[in-house]
Amino acid sequence: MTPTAALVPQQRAEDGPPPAIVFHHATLAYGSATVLRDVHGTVPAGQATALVGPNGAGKSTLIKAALGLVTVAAGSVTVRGQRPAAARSRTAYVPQADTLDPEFPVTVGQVVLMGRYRAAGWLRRPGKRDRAIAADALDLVGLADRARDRFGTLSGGQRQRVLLARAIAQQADVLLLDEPFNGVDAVSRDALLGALRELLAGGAAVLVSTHDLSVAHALCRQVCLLNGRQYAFGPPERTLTADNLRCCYGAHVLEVDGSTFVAGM
Ligand SMILES: Nc1ncnc2c1ncn2[C@@H]1O[C@H](COP(=O)(O)OP(=O)(O)OP(=O)(O)O)[C@@H](O)[C@H]1O
Repeated sequence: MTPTAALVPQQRAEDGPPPAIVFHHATLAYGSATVLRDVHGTVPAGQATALVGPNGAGKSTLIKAALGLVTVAAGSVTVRGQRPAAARSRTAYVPQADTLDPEFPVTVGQVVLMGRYRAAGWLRRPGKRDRAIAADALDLVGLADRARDRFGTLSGGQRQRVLLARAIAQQADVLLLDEPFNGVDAVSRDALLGALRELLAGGAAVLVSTHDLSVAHALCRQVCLLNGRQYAFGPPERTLTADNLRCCYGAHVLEVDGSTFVAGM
């Protein structure tokens, strides 16, 4: 066995395309403080994986690990077979919309065009092709008609769609989304789901944190259930069981008419 093969879970030919992200018994820390232990699983190309867990569980930390922004204290994290920091040109990150100042004087179109800066080169003005790619991305999230509006005049859900469009404009093949469905209205939720499904059909790998179990069921082939450590990693029907959720969330799990809900989420 080669040293590299020893680092990653082995893939069988019938498992489909090689994984975009591999967490191999990864333990993550901020300085000397370990916050997440022993995450083990893969995010394949063309599939979405949900990160589910209570507040402070380590969902954002795992996303940051895939960006190479957190110390991997044990095990490994690889993106497209590389260290995450080396794979950043293949990776697009979608933060929560409320992390951006809505008062910042920038139009919707300008925000999406920022997704082209890395490809165009930071010192070059984006060209016609960059503008066309950004326009297509905005169209994919259903906001083509808002390009000239100021970003801050949009609703929270619309701003979240704009940030997804910015990531789409990067043409990355790995998308990392931090709670994009939080506080989002039904129209924007459907628009986000629709755009993500198109990206998945095009072969993108998606890692998305969410408190909304229905999103995990609707979009994701896999769920990583976590709270300081991994509780389960696999298909939603096997991971989001009442027993697993009760273990992971403690007492906050309700069962109503055969459906499982996490109270307060
Ligand atoms: N920069 C940091 N330095 C030290 N500890 C941190 C840092 N960022 C997060 N933590 C800690 O790491 C743990 C996991 O936090 P993280 O933000 O990853 O959780 P989360 O599941 O995304 O939570 P939420 O759902 O509330 O966003 C928490 O205990 C948090 O306090």
